[in-house]
Amino acid sequence: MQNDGSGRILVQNLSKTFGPVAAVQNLSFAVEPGSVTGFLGPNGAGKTTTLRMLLGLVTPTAGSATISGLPYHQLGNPARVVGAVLENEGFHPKRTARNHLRVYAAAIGVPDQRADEVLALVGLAGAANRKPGDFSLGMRQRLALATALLGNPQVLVLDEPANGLDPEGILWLRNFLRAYAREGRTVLVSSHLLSEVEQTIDQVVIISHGMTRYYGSLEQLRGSQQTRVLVQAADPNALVKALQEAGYPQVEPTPDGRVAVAGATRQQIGDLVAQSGLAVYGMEEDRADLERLFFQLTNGAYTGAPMQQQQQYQPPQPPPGGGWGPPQPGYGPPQQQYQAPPGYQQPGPQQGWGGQR
Ligand SMILES: Nc1ncnc2c1ncn2[C@@H]1O[C@H](COP(=O)(O)OP(=O)(O)OP(=O)(O)O)[C@@H](O)[C@H]1O
Repeated sequence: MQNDGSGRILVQNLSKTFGPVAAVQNLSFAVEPGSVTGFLGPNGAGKTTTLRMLLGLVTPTAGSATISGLPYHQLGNPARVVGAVLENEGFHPKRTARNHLRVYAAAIGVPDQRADEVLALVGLAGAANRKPGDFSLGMRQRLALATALLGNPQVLVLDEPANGLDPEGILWLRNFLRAYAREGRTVLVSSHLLSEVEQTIDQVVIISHGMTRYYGSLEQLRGSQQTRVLVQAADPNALVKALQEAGYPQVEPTPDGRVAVAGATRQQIGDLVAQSGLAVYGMEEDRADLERLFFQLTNGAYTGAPMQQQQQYQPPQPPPGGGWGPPQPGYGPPQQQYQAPPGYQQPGPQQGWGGQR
């Protein structure tokens, strides 16, 4: 096998069990060069384990993860191909930022001056002689990123990079990653908060319980949202009946006493109401936001949504047979949204999925 130079990340049927815990279950996705891909899932979904397998730090139980066609350990000088920032990176407390970077530069065979270049790239030029022990969390994140950039890698893999960054830092990171991808490089960023990376990413892989829930473009996910009309009626039951009889099957009462109608415009509902002589006090469009879709896709395991939203929204039940696949039809993206990368066969539940944790 040879490094194909593509910078493409390919994860195929990847699984990892730790004793009784199925941390990652038959995961498959591809990350293409020139794009920023978000790797999203609630805490404990298996993101870090997947990234650690990609980076050769954990041995898969089954399946493979490759970069430019090769497993990490066969990349030759991997730091020149892939730069990574994983959670809880430690720094030598007594070394300055510049010296920390010089040690790493020497280890991967790049000249000393690269240390100052990457410090400038991440906005830490002014802190070159300070020790990371005195840095804020955000500055340590930047220094970790600078370390990952030393080898001028074609691929960047970042685990929860926005943790500890203030809004200005998040904006800076967003611009940095987008510019990096625009140069034709590959960027994979994990997060448990969709809102944190929503404006940074083009593609998204959403996982829950170690399994893929959605894999595709964020644009498609956004476009698949179905707008509902919430109607406040004097007699909600009569309105539900009238709408169903008129051929609108996606009608349901909401917990706050209104009627939610999908697949009909306000005008259509207004005309029907006028014809059937029902009293209606108001109508409002309710566009499902990405956070809610994310919550739905992760089967309610998502912990980042505001409590109020979690209480109001009832996620659908996992599909029969273990929860594989794209979301249920209805208030979410369509079934065909899930696209397997070329060269991988979509598994079925009969192929022995591990149990849910
Ligand atoms: N070395 C390990 N030994 C045993 N269990 C592990 C180990 N590493 C991870 N796990 C378990 O595997 C599951 C997935 O963990 P992982 O850290 O990959 O999730 P995550 O999506 O990255 O979550 P977080 O954002 O909270 O780190 C969890 O149940 C975790 O407890």
